[in-house]
Amino acid sequence: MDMKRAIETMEDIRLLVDTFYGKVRENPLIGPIFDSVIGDRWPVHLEKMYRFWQTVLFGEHTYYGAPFPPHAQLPVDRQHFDTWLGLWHTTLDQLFTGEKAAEAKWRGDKMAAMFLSKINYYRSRPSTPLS
Ligand code: HEM
Repeated sequence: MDMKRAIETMEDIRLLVDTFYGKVRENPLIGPIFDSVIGDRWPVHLEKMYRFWQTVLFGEHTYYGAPFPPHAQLPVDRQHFDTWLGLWHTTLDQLFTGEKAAEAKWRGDKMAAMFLSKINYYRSRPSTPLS
């Protein structure tokens, strides 16, 4: 039986986020980077990410933050973002179908490209203040 369904409820968002970060933490390339920054604050990070994706996918504005700054100084480059995106797409394909699932992939792609270009920009100009 096909268990895939549309992303419709907060329960779906929590399943998506929990499954994704489960894969992230097991990944040898990016797992240790997340763990070294987040340490024992995983429950807080996951709660924040539920609100982030609720805001993006459902237009319910429960996330009030600045997504980029925590990434500015991370030791990451294209291969880390490619790994992140691979796990994001795999998780979505494993669990969900439909328009919101497609939108989640598209938003992940766009945010990863934007983060990578900002990281590279600041690396090339180390004295430029963050904005
Ligand atoms: C290799 C790629 C990535 C790494 C290693 C990474 C790592 C992290 C870490 C360690 C934090 C937590 C910072 C903290 O709480 O102290 C964080 C927060 C966050 N990440 Fe990422 N991330 C990556 C890619 C992405 C992408 C592509 C997105 C967008 C879809 C994203 C969205 C966010 C958001 C929204 C937060 C919360 C920011 C806030 O504090 O308000 N991340 N990330």
